[in-house]
This record gives sequence, C-alpha cells and structure tokens, in this order.
Amino acid sequence: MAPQSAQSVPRSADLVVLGGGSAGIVAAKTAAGFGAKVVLVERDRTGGDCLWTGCVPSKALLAAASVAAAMRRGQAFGIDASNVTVDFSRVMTHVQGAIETIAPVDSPDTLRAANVNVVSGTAHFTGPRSLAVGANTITFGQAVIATGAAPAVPKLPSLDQVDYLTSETIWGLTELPPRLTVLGGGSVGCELAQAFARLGSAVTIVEAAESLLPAEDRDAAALVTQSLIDDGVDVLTRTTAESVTGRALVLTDGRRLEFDSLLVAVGRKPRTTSIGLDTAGVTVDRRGFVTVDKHLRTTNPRIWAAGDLTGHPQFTHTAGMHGSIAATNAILGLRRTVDRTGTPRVTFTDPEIAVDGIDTEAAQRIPGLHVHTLGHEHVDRAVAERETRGFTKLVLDGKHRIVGATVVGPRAGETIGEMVLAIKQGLRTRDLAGTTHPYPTYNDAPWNASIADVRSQLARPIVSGTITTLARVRRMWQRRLTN
Ligand SMILES: Cc1cc2nc3c(=O)[nH]c(=O)nc-3n(C[C@H](O)[C@H](O)[C@H](O)COP(=O)(O)OP(=O)(O)OC[C@H]3O[C@@H](n4cnc5c(N)ncnc54)[C@H](O)[C@@H]3O)c2cc1C
Ligand SMILES: NC(=O)c1ccc[n+]([C@@H]2O[C@H](COP(=O)([O-])OP(=O)(O)OC[C@H]3O[C@@H](n4cnc5c(N)ncnc54)[C@H](O)[C@@H]3O)[C@@H](O)[C@H]2O)c1
Repeated sequence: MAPQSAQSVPRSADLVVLGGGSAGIVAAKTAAGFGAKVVLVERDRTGGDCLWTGCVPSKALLAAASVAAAMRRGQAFGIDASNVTVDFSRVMTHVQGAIETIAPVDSPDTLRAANVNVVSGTAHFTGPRSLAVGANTITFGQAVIATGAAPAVPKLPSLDQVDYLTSETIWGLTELPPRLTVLGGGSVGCELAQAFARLGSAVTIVEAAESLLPAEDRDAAALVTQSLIDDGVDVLTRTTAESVTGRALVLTDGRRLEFDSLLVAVGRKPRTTSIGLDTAGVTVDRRGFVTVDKHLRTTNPRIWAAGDLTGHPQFTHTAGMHGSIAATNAILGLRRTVDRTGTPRVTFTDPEIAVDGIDTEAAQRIPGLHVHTLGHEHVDRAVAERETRGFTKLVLDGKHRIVGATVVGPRAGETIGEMVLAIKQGLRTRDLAGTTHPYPTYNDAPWNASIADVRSQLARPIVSGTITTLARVRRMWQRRLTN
C-alpha cells in the first residue's frame, strides 16, 4: 500500500471503515455500491487475518499435510509409496502461493476499482464523528469498526522468555520444528497440530478442557482426537501450563514438555484497545468486544461494528455477512438483523467437523427435538475410500424439519452446504428424501438419514395401517377390473 505521506486522505466521508479484513472489505464495497463516498483505513495489508495468517495459509498447509498422510496410507489400497519426505520450505512456498493467488481479490487496487478510497495507516477515533489517521482527520457521517481480533496470550511466567508462536507468526517458520507443543486444543490448535504432525513434527497438544474441541459434539471431538493420535500427536487434556522453564512447558500436574517451538492457540481477543472507542462513545463488554444490537449498531448510533470484534462467532463468512448488514443499515437506514440461530462452521481437521443450526448438545436441552444419526459405514463412497470413521447427525423438530446438522468425515464442509440451505428453508426430511442425489457421494449420508427418518414415520402404526389398507383396496380394485 502507498506510504501514508504519499497519499491524499479525504477530509470527510459518508462512511469510514476501520480495518480492511473480511468484514471491512465487504462493508466498504457494499456501501460504495450504494453510491456512498467510502474511505477504508487499513494499518497493514488489506485482506486481514483470513487471507494472510488464518483461513488461507492454514487450509493450504493442511492440504500439503493431507497429501503426505495419503501417501503414507497408500498401502491399504495396494499402493506403496515408501520414504515419504517433506521439504518444508517447498511446503511453505505452496502456502505463500495460495495467499498470493487469492490476494488480488482483496487488494487496494480492487477496492479502488469498486470506488473505495483506501487509506494506509492506523485509525483511531477523535470524537463521535471524527477519526485520525496519522496527522489527518476524517469526519464521517457513519463508521464501521472492523479491526478484528488477535491471538490471546495467557499470563504464563517466563512465556515472554521464549519466542513462542501464534497463528500470526507461525507462517514465518523456515524449518519444520522437530518438537512442537501446542497450547490450546480448539480449532487453531487441532488444525495446526494435525498439519505439523503429518509434515513430520513430534506434536503435543495441551488442552485445559475435558476434551479437544470442547465446543463440538462429543463423538465428533472423539473421532478427531483419535485421528490426531493416529497421526502421532500426543494429546493431553484436563491440564494446562503453569510456567515456562528454558524450552519446556511445565504443566499443572508437574510434567515438563520439552519443545523446539511452542504454539499458543488459546483463543482470540478483540482489537478494541487504542482506537479511541471511549472518545467515540462506543462501549465494550467486559471481555473487550464491542457492544452491538441485533442490527450491529454500537452505543454511538452513527457507528456500527462488524466481524471478530463483536463477540459473535469468529468466522470469515460471519464477518462478511456482518460487513454487508452494517453497511446496508448505515447507508440505507434499513434494519437488517444478524441471524444468530445457527452459524455454519467447519473444523478442517481430518475428519472434518461441519455444523449448522442447532447442535447436538443444545438439541438435548430443547424439548420436542430429536437427533437422527447415520454412521458413515453405511455410506458407500466412504466405504470405497476407506473413510468410514464419521457420522451425520440430523437434529429434527416435531414436524421432522431439519433444524440442525453435524457432519463428520471427509469433505463434511461441502456436505454441510446442502444442510445450510435445508435448515434456512425449513425443509423436512421428506423434502430431502424425495430429491434424487447422485450416487455415490458423501451427501448420501444426510440423504439416507432423511430416508431412514421418513421410513420410521411410515412405520408408525396409524400410517402403516393406512398404507396397508390403501394397498389392499387397490389390489381388490385391480382384481375387479381384470375379472
Ligand atoms: C489460523 C486461523 C484459521 C482460520 N480459519 C478459518 C476458516 O477456515 N474459516 C473461517 O471462516 N474462519 C477462519 N478463521 C477466522 C477468520 O480468519 C476470522 O474470523 C476473520 O478473518 C475475521 O475477519 P475480520 O474482518 O473481523 O477481522 P480481520 O481479518 O482481523 O481484519 C481486521 C483488519 O483490521 C486492521 N486493523 C486493526 N486495527 C486497525 C486500526 N486501528 N486501523 C486500521 N486498521 C486496523 C488489521 O490490520 C486487519 O487487517 C481462522 C482464524 C485463524 C487465526
Ligand atoms: N476452521 C475454522 O473455521 C477456524 C479455524 C481456526 C480458527 N477459527 C476461529 O478462530 C477462533 C480462535 O481459535 P482458537 O483455536 O485460538 O480458539 P478456540 O476458542 O477455538 O480454542 C481455544 C482452546 O484453548 C483452550 N484453552 C484456553 N486457555 C487454555 C490454557 N491456558 N491452557 C490450555 N488450554 C487452554 C480452550 O479450552 C479451547 O479449547 C475460533 O474460535 C474460530 O472462531 C476458525
């Protein structure tokens, strides 16, 4: 981006956007599309965490790791590929290649072509209707705060003595760490632990909760845990770090874990300090997330917030949807609301965990819901690919509408797309059952689960009695016709 001194900064704008990540980019483009005069301020690189340090590099790394894993398990298919070697620097070249290929989509040039004025610099509010970027002041009609979140770092004695890694810095590694310890077994921890283990690191995960991925369906988390163990990961749960000594993590149970690299992956904290929120009259909650109403309006009616800093689920698709809603409400004065009933999410481990709508834990607490489960040993594609560890759980209401789905297995992230539509449209299992699906795919899982549910409805005495009677009447009628 152009250095701040070389750029001309507008003095006013209809909408100013702070932060050029997924939320900020969509907000800025949406508002510019409505003809508003839009300024987007980005302190670093447009594209945000998703492009540079989040989704894109992590998925590219996982893709390389899955190739290594597939080669190692070739024997089961009668294919020998002995001596799988990993050239880490070429793996990282592949990762950077994915970033560079996608980057132009989010670039300042692309934004300018969409009539967004991109300003390079760090923004902070100087009042309820103004902000500063360096020596420049911009007054705004409306503003969207989209400064995102950053890795949280626990207060751990002597942690600052080691050059620990986070999801922001791990992409600068030039050599594969022989021993990698991962503190935190959530989505970042599990995805990166599996990737590094498959690429050849000896990985240990330390998770404070009872299990890895504690927010997910227990059976799903158990399958991912087993898969990580199969990949050679040492999984330690119900424990945490007490301190760091030399290059070792000392756990609460006294164990010492020697590491070459330590990845801290214990969650993310909002980037809401140092941007003058007090001055602007924008309040934050006790965890530092910006307080928003269901229209994403903050406590300053001219200022909106979007993305990771709102405390809503921290995903790129959520951030993008937020950006669109905030900009539409700000510029057109509409009252679009955030749908928080079910945010689709995918953990891109092997197997993947994909969830939408009401999850299986919540379903147990809500009267009138039941869960229909289909193990992937009944999915022919999974059998053909020796990938039967997985399942599909459909959460159904009393009218057999699909109100939630959890899919675990290869490409679960693709399968969930159909479930997202089914849930949003209020479809019933009979709608899915009556729709021809191509064979054999992993989408046979929710299809077959729906067919099984419809069959169980047909097996109810009153329904099966009616069907039997109908068939009998038809038989009699046909006999009469032929006699
Ligand atoms: C390792 C990892 C993997 C992930 N994988 C996925 C995934 O597979 N799928 C998924 O949906 N989500 C994933 N996420 C989450 C996803 O990256 C975030 O939800 C998303 O990037 C949030 O977008 P955002 O616009 O809210 O914030 P960000 O992308 O963080 O953008 C905020 C921007 O604001 C800028 N900024 C900050 N302060 C200022 C300031 N004062 N002035 C100007 N600019 C400022 C920052 O430089 C940044 O560019 C992953 C996250 C991580 C860490
Ligand atoms: N595939 C995806 O969509 C994807 C991938 C990565 C990240 N993300 C997003 O980024 C967010 C942050 O990911 P994350 O993994 O950093 O956070 P997280 O909240 O998902 O997981 C953090 C984990 O660390 C554990 N933990 C916290 N403090 C600990 C401690 N002191 N010792 C040991 N364990 C501790 C927690 O119990 C939790 O399991 C996610 O919630 C998600 O929204 C999404």
